[in-house]
Amino acid sequence: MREVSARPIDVAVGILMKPNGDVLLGQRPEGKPYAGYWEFPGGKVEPDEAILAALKREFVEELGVEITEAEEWCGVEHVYEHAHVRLHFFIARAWRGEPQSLEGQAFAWQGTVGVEPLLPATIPLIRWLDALRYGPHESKTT
Ligand SMILES: Nc1nc2c([nH]c(=O)n2[C@H]2C[C@H](O)[C@@H](COP(=O)(O)OP(=O)(O)OP(=O)(O)O)O2)c(=O)[nH]1
Repeated sequence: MREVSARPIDVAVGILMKPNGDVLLGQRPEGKPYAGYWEFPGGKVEPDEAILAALKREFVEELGVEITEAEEWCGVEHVYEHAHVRLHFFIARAWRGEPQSLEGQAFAWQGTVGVEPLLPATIPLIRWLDALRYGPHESKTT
């Protein structure tokens, strides 16, 4: 197996959530690892950049959206064949602007998430997100 860095790369990820609970997902563009897979928008934190600042920057660059309120929700670490990542997920309930596909990516507002395939590290989040949005009818495991 090829060695990837032992030190994880920080990634800021945002879940835009409408008052009805719908969340925004995007499809990874051609040329990136896991092209065609669905993810929550975001990207790598640059050196000396705060995670929240990276989140806001990525949303402006990718979607033309200015996040005005975001709370850190959870962290997930995952080792891919291309990288070892530490994902910082934020829930954003307030923003300015309508999402636009500035990098040519597809995106979709989803209630129950039905787009596939999802990035492997994001799959477990969907159940936690459903418990958050629709109540703890299904038990939340950690
Ligand atoms: N944005 C995002 N990235 C995720 C999620 N789940 C997950 O495993 N990742 C991983 C995939 C990538 O290895 C990493 C994000 O890096 P990226 O390559 O998309 O970031 P970037 O836009 O800054 O990339 P770059 O082209 O500028 O290098 O995090 C997710 O839900 N959203």
